[in-house]
Amino acid sequence: MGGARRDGGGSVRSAGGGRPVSGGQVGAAETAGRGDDVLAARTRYDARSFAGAEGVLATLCSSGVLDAADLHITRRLARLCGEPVDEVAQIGAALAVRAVRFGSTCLAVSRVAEIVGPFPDVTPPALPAPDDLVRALSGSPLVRGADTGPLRPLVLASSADGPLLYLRKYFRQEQLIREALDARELTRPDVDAGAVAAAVEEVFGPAAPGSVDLQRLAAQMAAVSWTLVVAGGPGTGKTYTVARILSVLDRLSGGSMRIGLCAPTGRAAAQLQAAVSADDAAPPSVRAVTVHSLLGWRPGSTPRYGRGNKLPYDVVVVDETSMLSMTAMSKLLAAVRPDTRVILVGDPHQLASVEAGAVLADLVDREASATPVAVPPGAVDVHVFAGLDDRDRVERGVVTLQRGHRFGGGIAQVAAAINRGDADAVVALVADPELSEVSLVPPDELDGVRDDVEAWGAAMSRAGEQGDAAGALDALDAHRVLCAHRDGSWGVQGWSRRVVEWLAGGEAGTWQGRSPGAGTATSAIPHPGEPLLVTANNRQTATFNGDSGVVIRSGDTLEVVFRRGSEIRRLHPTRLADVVPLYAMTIHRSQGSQFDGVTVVLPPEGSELLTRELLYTAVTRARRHVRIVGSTEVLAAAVRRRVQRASGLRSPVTVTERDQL
Ligand SMILES: Nc1ncnc2c1ncn2[C@@H]1O[C@H](COP(=O)(O)OP(=O)(O)OP(=O)(O)O)[C@@H](O)[C@H]1O
Repeated sequence: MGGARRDGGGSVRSAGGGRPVSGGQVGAAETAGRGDDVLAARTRYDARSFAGAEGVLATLCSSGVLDAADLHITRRLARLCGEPVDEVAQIGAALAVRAVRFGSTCLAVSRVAEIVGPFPDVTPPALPAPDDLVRALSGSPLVRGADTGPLRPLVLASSADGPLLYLRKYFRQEQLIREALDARELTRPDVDAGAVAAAVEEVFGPAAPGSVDLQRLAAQMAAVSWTLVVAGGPGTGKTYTVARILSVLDRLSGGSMRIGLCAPTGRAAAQLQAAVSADDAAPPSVRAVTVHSLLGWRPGSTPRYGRGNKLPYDVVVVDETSMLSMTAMSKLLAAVRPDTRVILVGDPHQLASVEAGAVLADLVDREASATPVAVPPGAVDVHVFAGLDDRDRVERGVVTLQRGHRFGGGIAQVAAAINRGDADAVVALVADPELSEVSLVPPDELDGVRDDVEAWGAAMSRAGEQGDAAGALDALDAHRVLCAHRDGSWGVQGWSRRVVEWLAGGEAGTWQGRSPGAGTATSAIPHPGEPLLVTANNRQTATFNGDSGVVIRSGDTLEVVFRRGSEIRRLHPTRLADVVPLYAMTIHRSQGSQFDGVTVVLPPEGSELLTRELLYTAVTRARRHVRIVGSTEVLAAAVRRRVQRASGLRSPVTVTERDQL
């Protein structure tokens, strides 16, 4: 608790987290649902670790801007330098460590004031001005190196966003990504434009005159680009498009293409596998694995594939790229051959990786360092290409799918307003009686939510008792309560209790609600109709963290059933070690899932955790209907609060010659 832990990539993250702040270059996701007891323990721990901090550093520590890990690492770096490091440079270093802890890859020095903005205890001039920080850091042994040794743990770079301060490891990773992408943009695959047009026509059929088919355009661009980003919201057909892209590329290769298909998590990989297997357009026998498996990368070790041992694929597809950390992206790009096509798929507006980096969002917004090589005429539909608003972006290999194929127009309208940060529009839309798909419910008017929950429980109970696996799974996905927090009465804990009470008193009156305490493994015997959430990956049972299933009767025993694509899997409850009863779940955990109806529970007061990205992710989990429980003020504040992770990937950065890597 409260200390630092090293993840598989060796990055430094605080397990306890500091006080979460959002807006500017900070992120709040890491602190999801920590209880007061955890925070109290952290405070005690930090108080010991902060001993000896003086001046501004002490203020930043005691006010919660910095935590023990930030200070500890800064002191270590300063000690390793072997020369005295002045206080201002130490503050810069500590803020750079903190930036990584909150998901940024660097500290945007010109925006340091935003960090302390939400901390009332830190009054100006507690923090040095950006110019003073840059001056102190440039002359510091942390950046320029000490006379006694080669260690230079920090990198100070210039960018369009002003000076950026990096821990060297993250600068290296970012630089590797930048250089790899730049190099891949210098040429295009040597393909015959006529063959591309013919393969696209075979897969997509003849182009409808005058229509703008972005899925088709994505396939054309995949044929003529080494790197392609396929971005889009839920249900815009990203997976559908990937299956067709693979089919087009396979035709161009004469059927001999080697495909590496991967996703950041076990669950996302399993879902991708199911989706691709179910799509006749995709080449058969493609296997989706995690990015770690693809690279042969075990925790704490060096990946098997890398700079000196390239992956043996002609095309590598990464799904759910928004969840990919910068470390993983840098390892992946180091491992692909220059003549391997890389296709990155995902929704840049969703929550980013829990580790540092928001690589997909950065790549969508990235400015090219050079003019892109012209797209071969004849390979793309010229009238479509010419009429694009974002033609420059498409030329750089970023195609954003727009048309939703899954949910109703109302949800799409609200999601778009959330993405624009237009709080007034969101508030107006949820209050509009004409727009029935999304509504705002005051926290003391929960009758409608209760009706939904009771219908949900009753349908699961009925199907579970009857041993109807498909019916139970349909009922399970008919509704889901999603909370921003894990703990507290407005979190998963409190709402799980509330849901069990409702179920016990409603039509499902015989509900044998077991303790739904979040994070506690089930101890009692499950009952038919009980919804369960898997909390850890298990290769043997092919169940993954975030999967949900239902208990059903099967003769005189019980089974837990899960759905993966069109397949239903059945497991005896004793085979599932890491499951908890599922009555509500965090929005973070719901990523990658879809439900017919969703109830999104906002905390009663503005929570730093509640950001635009979190709200967007929650709302877009629903196919048909969303109820947001909370006040107008909290909703509007959430739309305005943005997690902007600082990074140097969006525009070119320059460093002193000595720092070129
Ligand atoms: N051009 C199309 N014509 C017909 N159906 C389509 C088309 N594009 C997508 N679909 C269908 O729309 C649904 C959603 O598509 P898909 O799953 O590919 O979206 P997605 O963007 O990958 O969604 P998510 O991000 O939620 O996984 C699927 O049933 C898919 O078959």
